[in-house]
Amino acid sequence: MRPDIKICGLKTPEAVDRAVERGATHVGFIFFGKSPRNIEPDLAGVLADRVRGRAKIVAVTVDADNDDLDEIIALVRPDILQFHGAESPERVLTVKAVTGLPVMKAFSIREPDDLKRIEPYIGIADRFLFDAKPPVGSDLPGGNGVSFDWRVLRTLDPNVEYMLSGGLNRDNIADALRETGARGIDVSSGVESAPGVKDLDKMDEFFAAVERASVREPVSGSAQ
Ligand SMILES: O=C(O)c1ccccc1N[C@@H]1O[C@H](COP(=O)(O)O)[C@@H](O)[C@H]1O
Repeated sequence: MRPDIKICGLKTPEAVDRAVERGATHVGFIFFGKSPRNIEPDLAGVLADRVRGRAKIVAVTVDADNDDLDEIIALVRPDILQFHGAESPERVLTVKAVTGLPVMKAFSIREPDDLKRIEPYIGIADRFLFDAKPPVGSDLPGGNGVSFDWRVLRTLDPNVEYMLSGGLNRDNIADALRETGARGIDVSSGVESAPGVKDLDKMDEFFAAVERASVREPVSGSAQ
């Protein structure tokens, strides 16, 4: 089955349009000043309006305070909040209660024990996002274009809803899907020509690679 596909870090109408034309189910906007993908909420709102209703609008924040979240929500009207910082379960619950929006909580993963950190969020976060640990010295908690060892997810409860992210690209997405069976994938750097610059050809190639991988997927457990 084709996974949900989130293209993250969009900043131009061309990139937003192409992502959705090619079948992105989610488009992500980054609100984090240190990121080359950072976008002002008013521009993100204009871009979101181009595809509203055709793809879920995801606002990515990192330990954002209430004022920043209020501004983003007012101007962007996201469908989902992605929390990519150290937001506590209590913070997730409070934001969900106040805003009425679902929250996808990101975790950085290197080894099986890292998965234990999701436990307090089960039943609170609406979906998880598994990303690699940032390289030493990186200013970014995500968007570093690095992968983790997907075999770590073998121990995960199959009922846990998550998106796989971290260093995905046209060359490794088939292996990633084969190894994890992820029902959602998220890519940023892997469809860029330079940090923060989306490459429409790379985006096309990524979608094509997902299609090929989804067609080849074995029908496990089926008699046919
Ligand atoms: O992309 C960023 O700059 C970013 C900044 C702050 C938090 C999250 C960010 N991006 C998220 O990182 C992952 C993986 O990105 P990549 O494909 O490895 O470049 C993805 O979930 C983005 O949403």
